[in-house]
Amino acid sequence: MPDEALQHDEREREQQYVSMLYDRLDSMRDYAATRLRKVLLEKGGTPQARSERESFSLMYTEDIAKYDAAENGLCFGRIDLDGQDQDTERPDGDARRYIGRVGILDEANDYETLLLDWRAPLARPFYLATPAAPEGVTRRRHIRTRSRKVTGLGDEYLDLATAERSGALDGAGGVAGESALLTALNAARTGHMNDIVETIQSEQDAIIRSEHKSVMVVQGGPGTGKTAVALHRAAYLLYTYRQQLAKSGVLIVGPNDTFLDYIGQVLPSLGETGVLLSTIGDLYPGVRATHQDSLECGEVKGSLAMVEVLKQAVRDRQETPQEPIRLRFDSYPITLDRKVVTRARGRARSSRRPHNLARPIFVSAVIEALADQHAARIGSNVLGGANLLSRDDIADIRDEMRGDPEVMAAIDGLWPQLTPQRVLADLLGSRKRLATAARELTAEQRELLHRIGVAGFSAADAPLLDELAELLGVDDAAERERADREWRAQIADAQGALDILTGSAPQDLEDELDPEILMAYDLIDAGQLAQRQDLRQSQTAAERAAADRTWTYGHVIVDEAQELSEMAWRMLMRRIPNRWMTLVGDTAQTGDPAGSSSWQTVLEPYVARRWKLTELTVNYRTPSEIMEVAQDVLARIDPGQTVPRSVRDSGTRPWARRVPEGEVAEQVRRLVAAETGPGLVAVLTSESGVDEYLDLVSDSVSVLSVRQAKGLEFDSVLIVEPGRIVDESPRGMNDLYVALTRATQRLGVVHAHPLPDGLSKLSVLE
Ligand SMILES: Nc1ncnc2c1ncn2[C@@H]1O[C@H](COP(=O)(O)OP(=O)(O)OP(=O)(O)O)[C@@H](O)[C@H]1O
Repeated sequence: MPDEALQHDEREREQQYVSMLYDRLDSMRDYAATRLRKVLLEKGGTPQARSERESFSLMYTEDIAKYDAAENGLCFGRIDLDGQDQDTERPDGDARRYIGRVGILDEANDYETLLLDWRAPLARPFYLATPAAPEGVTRRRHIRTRSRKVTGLGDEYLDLATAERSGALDGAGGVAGESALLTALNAARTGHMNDIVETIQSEQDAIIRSEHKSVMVVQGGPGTGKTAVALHRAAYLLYTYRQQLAKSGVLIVGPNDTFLDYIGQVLPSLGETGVLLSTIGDLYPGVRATHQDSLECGEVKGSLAMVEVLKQAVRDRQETPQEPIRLRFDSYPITLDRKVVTRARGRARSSRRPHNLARPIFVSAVIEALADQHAARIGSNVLGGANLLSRDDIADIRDEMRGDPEVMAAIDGLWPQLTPQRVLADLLGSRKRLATAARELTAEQRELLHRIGVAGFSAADAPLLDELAELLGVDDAAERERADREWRAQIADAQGALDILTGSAPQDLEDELDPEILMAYDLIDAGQLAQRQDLRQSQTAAERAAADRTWTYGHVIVDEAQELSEMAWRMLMRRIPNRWMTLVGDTAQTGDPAGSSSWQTVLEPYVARRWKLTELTVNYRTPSEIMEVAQDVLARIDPGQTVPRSVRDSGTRPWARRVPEGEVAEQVRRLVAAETGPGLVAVLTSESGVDEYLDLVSDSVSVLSVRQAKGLEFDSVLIVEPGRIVDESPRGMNDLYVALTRATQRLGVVHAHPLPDGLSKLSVLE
């Protein structure tokens, strides 16, 4: 049979299998939808029944989302195995496994696997097998589909005998796999990141499935798939450690909202909902970053020196009066003087509790001193000099003083109950407070911190608020009392349910006591039952975590981790005491002056040297012609580093065009208008240049500063006045490096001012 006919038959066979998988997917979706409808229609019942319904409805909703997300490219691969490692033995003697976006089992046939979830251990050879280490795989097949139709097959033979048998010895090996990758890489960009489950490469797979249980740093140049790997690792971990992570959740931190939006679609398509995506600026619950600091101000706020500044700012709120405070209590004068307050403050401070939690100690000590003062006075006035007041009398006086608004207002003024927001706003808004709290900073740094007429907070403030929350402590007595009350009510409900259960048992069973019911009663006491209900809340772990500052996650992933300041690291580490983290980044791309250029320096205080470095070395985004230019810029950032190897060439040289000063804007407009192909265009400028081009923004054109473009990619990139980008920041060369490496196809530079160093390899256009 001619080759084409063979191909056609083979494709037909795969089509039948793929259609069967889609039928199963439809049934799974229908089943979940029917169950969900039923659950939603049910009403009333015990609190336990309600809570069970909520968790079922969440489960079915998640299932439906997972099946919907698997619709495109449900099954994308197949591996054929040699005789020793047979999994799905076929009548024709082959053993094969199909790989896809979700797992599908054959319920009618002993739960045999019809489709393997890409994260399952048995799917791993699909990503790892090479001719040198075939792992039992004889053939790897990429199955391309569109709208449930098989549109193409790509075979890679990993052993000679199978290749020969299939009549494919003409160099097909290796090429098909690569072509699946190249097809993915050459596709026009859509503005949202796609998953890479079909073409994960082996160095990436090793990171995604790494069993390392402490901090793992993934260092890699631009376009090496760090973000992709981080997201797939989140999906893999949630799949493999579902029990553990579904409760605690996974936190993914990204550099800005545009970026989170860009990657936000990838996770649902990987089928995961237990993940919270956040920027550092939004990690402090209840506060969103609405204000942007200058780079210099952000640098001061991000530095470790702020720990002492904030400690001092809180101490400064624990005041002693300059002059004695004269009050009246029960129509007698009492005096709150420096000595009383200093002693009370000493007692409260030596408790080493956070400010708000030490406050009751301060209050008690002051009240004690004032009550003694008052007792002595009424003792001498009313009782003729003899101190005849009993302990109970003095206790009564203390209680009354605690209820006296004048006394309590005076105490509040000296040791107020404080929120982080208030302390920070007061500190940043007052030169006087800054002068005392930030003595260790220079006058220039203090001036950078000082703000006038600014409401709201910046991204760099979030770690400061978090630090303050630690220093202040939350006086949650009222909240605890409320939770206690709820807990008791839940126990009462649960007890009621158990009473009905045991009360009905003897009647139902007449004289015969069912040992199972007795066991249920023995094993589940009301407390445990209530606790179980408590866990079945309708919110996902991610939703609950987002609202809770003290939440500790099961795993934390940080993208563009090089950008985090020292203060941001402190905030993040509080959320992950087990230190199971994946940090991806590139120290050559650090743009924030508060960011870091050394992983060891960042991690030393938290895990000493107990962290693992892994590297990604292949660039899947940027063509080699652009990376040649970027190499020269990288050499100026760090002469010891080389750019990652590009997986493809574009055939087009990046260029620069110099125009007179007044013509830059017009030139940019003309070039953007000339971009007619599919895909995305980005105009990248200095921070101050963005406004000039905002009118160009459309579905396919973005206008961004380099900071905003971090982590993103576009088919075509136009950099405007790179000299300005470099001059604008102390890490300007890093910013230029980031800007150069955003394009998947074409790069051009328009400028009136001289080009910065390192761009001599650009072709000069007249
Ligand atoms: N194995 C792969 N198969 C297909 N596409 C891939 C693969 N690995 C990476 N890519 C693609 O390469 C591009 C760059 O990946 P990604 O954004 O994750 O890189 P990065 O290392 O985070 O880059 P940067 O540091 O510049 O932000 C993306 O379009 C991604 O989908």
